[in-house]
Amino acid sequence: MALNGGRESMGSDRRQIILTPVMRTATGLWLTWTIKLSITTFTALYPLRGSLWRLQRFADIAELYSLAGSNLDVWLLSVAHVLVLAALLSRVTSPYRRFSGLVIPPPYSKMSHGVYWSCTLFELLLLGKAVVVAVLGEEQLLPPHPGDQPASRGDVGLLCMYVCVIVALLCSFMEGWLGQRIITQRRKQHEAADEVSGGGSSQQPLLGGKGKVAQETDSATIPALIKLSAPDSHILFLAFTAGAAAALGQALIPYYTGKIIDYASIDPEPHAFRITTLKMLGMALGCAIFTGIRGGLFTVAMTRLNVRLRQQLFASLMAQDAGFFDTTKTGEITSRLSADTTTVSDQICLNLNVMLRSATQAAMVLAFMFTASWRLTVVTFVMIPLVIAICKVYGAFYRRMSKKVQTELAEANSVAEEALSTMTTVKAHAAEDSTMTAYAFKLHRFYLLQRREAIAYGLYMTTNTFLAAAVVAAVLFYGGSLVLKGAMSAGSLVSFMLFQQSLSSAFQSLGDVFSALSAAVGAADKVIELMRRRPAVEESGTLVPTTFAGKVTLQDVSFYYPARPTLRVLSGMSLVVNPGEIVALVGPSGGGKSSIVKLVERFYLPDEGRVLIDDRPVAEYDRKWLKQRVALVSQEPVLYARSIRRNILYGLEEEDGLPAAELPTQEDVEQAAGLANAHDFICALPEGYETECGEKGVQLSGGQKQRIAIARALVRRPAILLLDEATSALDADSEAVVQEALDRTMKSRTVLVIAHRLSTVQDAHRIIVVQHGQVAEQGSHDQLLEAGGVYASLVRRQLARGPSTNRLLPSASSASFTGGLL
Ligand SMILES: Nc1ncnc2c1ncn2[C@@H]1O[C@H](COP(=O)(O)OP(=O)(O)OP(=O)(O)O)[C@@H](O)[C@H]1O
Repeated sequence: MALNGGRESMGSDRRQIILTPVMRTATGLWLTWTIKLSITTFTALYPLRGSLWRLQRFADIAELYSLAGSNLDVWLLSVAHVLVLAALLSRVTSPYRRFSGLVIPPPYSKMSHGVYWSCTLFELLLLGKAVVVAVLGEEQLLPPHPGDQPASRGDVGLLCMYVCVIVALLCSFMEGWLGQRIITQRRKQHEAADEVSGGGSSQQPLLGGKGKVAQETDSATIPALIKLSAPDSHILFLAFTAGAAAALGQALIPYYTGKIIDYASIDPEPHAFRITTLKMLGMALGCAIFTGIRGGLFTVAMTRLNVRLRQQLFASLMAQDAGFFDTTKTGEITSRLSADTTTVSDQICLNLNVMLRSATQAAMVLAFMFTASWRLTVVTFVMIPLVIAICKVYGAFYRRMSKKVQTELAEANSVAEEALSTMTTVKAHAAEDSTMTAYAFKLHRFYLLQRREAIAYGLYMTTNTFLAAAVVAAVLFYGGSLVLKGAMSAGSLVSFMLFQQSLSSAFQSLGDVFSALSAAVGAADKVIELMRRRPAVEESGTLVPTTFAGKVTLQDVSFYYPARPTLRVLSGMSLVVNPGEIVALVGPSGGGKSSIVKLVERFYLPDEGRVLIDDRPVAEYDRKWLKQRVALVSQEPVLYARSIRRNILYGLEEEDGLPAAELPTQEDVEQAAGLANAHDFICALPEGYETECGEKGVQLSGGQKQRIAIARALVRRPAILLLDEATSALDADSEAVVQEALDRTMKSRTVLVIAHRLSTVQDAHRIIVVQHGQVAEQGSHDQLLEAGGVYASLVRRQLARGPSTNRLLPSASSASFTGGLL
């Protein structure tokens, strides 16, 4: 019963997740589609408005369609509308119906896809017709009946039709975009729903708790970028204003040029000539000043956005869980942080700058063009839908490619970084050649992708350039005929051509901006996705108790690492470490000892069971507060390139947000170093506590590093100390010194110690043997030897290995066991 209820609620949750945003987009899609249909219908019927009353008999309709030539468009439009109707029906019956189900089909069936493209084609033809009619100035729809006036739409009618067709086309593009958005949304939400429910056929129901990554759709990138730029809106506003002013000036300069030529030659007026020249000079100066202001402000905005992007991305990375870093390569992350953030901020600001300039220039020039000859302007626009369509297709392709290129580059970077950061290992294994081959292979893949991108760019440029020339030829042809008919002066045609050139250069740079912006948005997709990733281990709670005893409890804990979801590392593990108790975790390698420590540290969340500290779940504690009371010393201490003092104080400095009263003093640092057997060697160094440790602490020995790490743990005065093989990487002498420090520090705290060398833990209050993710046995050293189980065989094996472990010889009470061992 309960199971069924659970399933139902999971199903409805899943449906909820799939439906909500998709339905919103689908409503937009339908609205757009309805507007388009109404407008297209109106546009198709408009030419027939004076003739429809005549279509009273079937024969009249037949007569209307029987006229080839001039009524071809009516034919085409009729077919288009039948198809539109079919599309309407197919859409009513398929996608909407299926939005409500869990099965996610593609948004359009094959048939409705065909219908969609046919309609778009006919809409383009309709546009062509509108332009031809605009050029000819009149239209003959039906053979004139005796006494009929020839049907003509007139200028207003033509303009109305032209506007309608443009709106219909915009609706088409909008529709295509929304359709694509639905596909993306549904795919991503379906994936998210799968993660929430543990995935359809998943064998690991426990993974559900880890699927908390917020998947953002690509379409969320632009709003996210706008939001990120919002704090700079005042700078951007000023830059835009300066840019608009500069563009206005630039558009006026050709106007003044024409005037000056008029005043100097065709219609000489010396005074007006001088004044206009001065005006033009003033305009040029103003234009230059505004251009400078615009450029400077955009650069400032660009840098501010870059800094903000990096900070927010870094903050998001800092908040990620350990599982994220297990599965993501460092090179990839640093590539996002450096190359991608720079691409995003630089490209976006730079291209916004160019886009603003070109768009303003285009708008101004268009206004002049319409004033000069609106018919010629309409002809110029014949090809615009085609150019837009090419841009759209190319933009989508380019964006996909640029995302792949970024990924490939990040992978190449991570190969290089992995090798460079482990150079000694590479050299020790003479693996230079294979490393270079791996790097070359990644670079080759990057090159292949770039080559494809270059070919696409070449094709795009060819088409774009040809279209620009074709528009010029069409205008010259039509303008020339107008001049031949005496309907336009040669001078007006020349000035119109100059405007057109200016317009085409504006459109050209808009096209370039478009592709560059596509690349930037491709890079931004990844940055934003990373910035919005919600860690599986969420921020901590707020519990700050006044007393803290230091009890550690694991209750029936089962755990899988996110990077290896098929391997159960801990299964039903339960243990209690009482306050002040020293408990050693021992056992065969891979048994799960370090994983227990990682769960107590809350690097990961258990899939089942609970991890408690002082009988409260770890998640309830304030993270910073807890990290001052639970300290970890691991096998390989990590020191940073800063002074020894600052390394000991790591995480306890003013910048870490601690109240001044809680900041450790120099005395605390020295006391902790003393306890850790580090004070003497630190004082012997020329600069004492201010000695630099070097990158990753390279300037210190392994034993020294480990003692500083112990001091770092002790300066927190932790109630719980976690020691994960703290001495295993050291030589015998260092080990002895560090072990002595550890023995001293273990007193009066709860200690969970993992050790391979059993001699170091035989005095522990309790020894727990962990095997296959479970407690195999527990007790004191002597008790476990007596029991003769896993621990006894581990001891036997270590004794067999050498004399350094003969401290392990059992006490008098286990004399019989000694015989067995020797
Ligand atoms: N970050 C990780 N991602 C995936 N699997 C991991 C990760 N860390 C450890 N494991 C796997 O989990 C299992 C338990 O590892 P754990 O480090 O807890 O064992 P251990 O008992 O501490 O071993 P050792 O004594 O060798 O340190 C091993 O099989 C290991 O391969």
